[in-house]
Amino acid sequence: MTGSNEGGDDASVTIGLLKRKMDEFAKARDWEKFHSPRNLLLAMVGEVGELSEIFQWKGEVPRGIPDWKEEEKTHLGEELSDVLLYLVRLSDVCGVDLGKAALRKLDLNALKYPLPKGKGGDADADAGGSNNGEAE
Ligand SMILES: Nc1ccn([C@H]2C[C@H](O)[C@@H](COP(=O)(O)OP(=O)(O)OP(=O)(O)O)O2)c(=O)n1
Repeated sequence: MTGSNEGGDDASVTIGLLKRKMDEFAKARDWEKFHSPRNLLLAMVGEVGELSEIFQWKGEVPRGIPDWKEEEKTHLGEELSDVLLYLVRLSDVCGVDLGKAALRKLDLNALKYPLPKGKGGDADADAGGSNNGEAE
């Protein structure tokens, strides 16, 4: 693919950049009226369905998906991106700072699932702290 969006990597592509680009995309097409929270949620769920179809009937797939063809990996990247872009846009139109919310949620997760004994977490000082990552 060629165009103005080449060359990004995980470090340079921020949530803020994706948010701005989705906003420009919608404004340029006068599509803001369609980008309501409910429409965006449904669009995102639709894309999650398309993402699921890629894995449907394949059985368990090893990490790194070594046996997939290049075009299958490209398709996977497209569907993952659709989900991400709608999620970023949904957060934006709901006035949620997604980066901030995600960092806060990571902190909450770490409190809920303390490190097991011997891994350097507070659980080392707390004999009953480890649950091996199982939800309670
Ligand atoms: N009203 C819309 C329609 C599309 N998009 C953007 C966000 C998604 O990244 C992508 C989704 O486009 P399509 O609905 O055409 O879905 P696909 O790209 O998955 O195409 P298809 O469903 O034909 O596989 O385009 C958007 O922001 N707002």
